[in-house]
Amino acid sequence: MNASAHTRIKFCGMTRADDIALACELGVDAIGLVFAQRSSRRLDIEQARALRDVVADGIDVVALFMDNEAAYVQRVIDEVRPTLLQFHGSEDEAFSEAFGVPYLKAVAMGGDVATDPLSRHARAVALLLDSHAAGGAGGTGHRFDWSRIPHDSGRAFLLAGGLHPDNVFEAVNTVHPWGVDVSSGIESAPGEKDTAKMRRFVQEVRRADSLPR
Ligand SMILES: O=C(O)c1ccccc1N[C@@H]1O[C@H](COP(=O)(O)O)[C@@H](O)[C@H]1O
Repeated sequence: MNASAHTRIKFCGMTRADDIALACELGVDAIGLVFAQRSSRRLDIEQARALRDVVADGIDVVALFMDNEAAYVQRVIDEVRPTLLQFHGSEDEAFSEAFGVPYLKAVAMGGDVATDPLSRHARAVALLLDSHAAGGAGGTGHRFDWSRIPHDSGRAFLLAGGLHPDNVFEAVNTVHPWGVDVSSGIESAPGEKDTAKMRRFVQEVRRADSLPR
């Protein structure tokens, strides 16, 4: 008999302490704090430090960047102490690895997709497949065509883009990702997470995990 799956869950774009406390209670694996310039969920370092202190031990704190300057990334590392970095822009492998902190790399699955989208950033902990086109930002609430995900790449990936409580069961059951990442699908307004949606999202992932594979 197969041991039941554990799909990792990352709640991204967290801006409120109460939302983070509930996410930890619900047993998510990672909390995302956004430092991308163009995001409505962007935090300054002081806000992020305060929120970081709410995250329970053992849950990853992910600092999300999108073409931020190296000096700024380093400041966030020093002051916020993320356990993972997430690069959502045009950061190359040399840039992403230079900080010595494990990282996730976003891959654009909207627009023209490279023939082998999962082949780069071999040392990333996982790739994050999101629905934006190359050069675009994430957190859009749109999903991409999951049939574009190459089979048998051997890479761990997080599925992102347009996930919400009503489609995440189907997503996990169809794609079998290493993890799922959600921002707008559990919100009532940008950055403001919705208690009921957070709860139901986790329940639906665990329901999919309980099915035989
Ligand atoms: O969340 C943002 O504001 C953001 C800004 C810039 C780059 C990435 C961003 N978020 C990431 O996008 C995915 C998908 O978001 P959604 O669930 O479709 O709203 C999200 O999980 C973040 O990792």
